[in-house]
Amino acid sequence: MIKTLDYKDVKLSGNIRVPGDKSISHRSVMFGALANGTTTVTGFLKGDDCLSTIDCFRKMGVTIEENGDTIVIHGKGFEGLREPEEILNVGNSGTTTRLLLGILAGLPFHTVIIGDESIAKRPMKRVTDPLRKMGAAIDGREDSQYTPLAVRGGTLSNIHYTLPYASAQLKSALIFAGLHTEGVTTIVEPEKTRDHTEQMIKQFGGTIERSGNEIYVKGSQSFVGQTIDVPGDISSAAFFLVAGAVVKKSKLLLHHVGLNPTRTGIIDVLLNMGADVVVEKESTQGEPLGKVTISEKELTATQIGGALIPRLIDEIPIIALLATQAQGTTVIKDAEELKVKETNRIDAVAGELAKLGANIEPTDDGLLIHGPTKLHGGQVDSRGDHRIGMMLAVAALLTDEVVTIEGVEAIGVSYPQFFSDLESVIL
Ligand SMILES: O=C(O)C1=C[C@@H](OP(=O)(O)O)[C@@H](O)[C@H](O)C1
Ligand SMILES: C=C(OP(=O)(O)O)C(=O)O
Repeated sequence: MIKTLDYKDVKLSGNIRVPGDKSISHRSVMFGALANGTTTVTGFLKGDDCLSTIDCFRKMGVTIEENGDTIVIHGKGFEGLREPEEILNVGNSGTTTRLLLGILAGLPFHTVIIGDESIAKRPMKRVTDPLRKMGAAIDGREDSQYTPLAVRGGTLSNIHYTLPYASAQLKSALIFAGLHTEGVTTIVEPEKTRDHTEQMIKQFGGTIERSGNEIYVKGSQSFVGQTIDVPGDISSAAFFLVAGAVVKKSKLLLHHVGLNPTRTGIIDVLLNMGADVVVEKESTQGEPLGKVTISEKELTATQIGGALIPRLIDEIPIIALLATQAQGTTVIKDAEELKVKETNRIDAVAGELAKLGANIEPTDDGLLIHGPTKLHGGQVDSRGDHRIGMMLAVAALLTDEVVTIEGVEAIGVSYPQFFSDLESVIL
């Protein structure tokens, strides 16, 4: 689907509550299904990816009711899941694929996982290798690197495993697998990644420990159904934070936004670039959340790499656009993982933004962005990637010329109401 954006002399003003966090929504279905009793989730993200997770668990016999953005999951414990008669289709969702693999590895039945064209190109051996070491039987193309993947779960043994990538999906898959074992599984992360799985284990009455970058998961735990309020997704809020920071005379307030410190790298980057951003935390029992206000201001370039990367990995496309409006050269490095997302995001960001006049160079592990540049109109493509699609829509706010975006349907993966929220704050 093609969308033509013809924004002229716009400024942004108003309040937005972005939809629920995608990572937390996926996990709420998973823990709700694995717990005993009823789990009620409010603020659930009804994006395509999380709907794929719901669909997979329904196919394994879990009853899940939907009422707007509230869902109710009737969990019956690990033993309540049964062999699906159909193939499990994860759609476009890497999180569903990898976390599901960890859950299925210890269940005594056979499943086949497929997804879309993008999923079929994303590396899965990083997960299937350690799961096979723990005892799962997994088969798939190129030695279980790619979907379709067939899993025959069974008894798993503990592992002490150092992750070769800073990946919360890989970490979470091994945490789920560790829950199926008898003893303690130790996972070492190279950098701290989002910890929603760990937070949710505790919320559901379980335990998990951490010392430095080592995580200890005790097996044979049982969970009890909960009430979960999903905060707004900071990865979705990021598009408005950047729009508010760069579109002249703008001011936006984002409320009920998740502020888990493993996710707030975008706020650090905005502050480092000199943006006018104010964060007000609210006291909550579950995941941290609050309000973020952003006002337009002149920005300077920054350096982004190392431990900051996992804290903003999904925001790099929109941060690259931000950098096109800042004075100087912004360097993004240590971000090779961008090459294995929904599309190769280093190529996609550099290629599509260049079509709109950005001065941007792809590197082996990131991007160099020289600013500030006045963007112009053009024909661009989301390349089937929701985050590239939304970044290009924000870019269209920065030019009075027409921007035509191909493949906008991809945005439904994480933010189905993106354009109506955007239009609600355009003056
Ligand atoms: O665990 C998660 O929910 C996610 C982890 C990240 O992926 P990696 O684990 O591959 O870095 C992120 O890019 C993805 O959007 C969601
Ligand atoms: C990379 C992403 O998601 P996933 O890995 O779940 O497909 C994303 O949402 O940007």
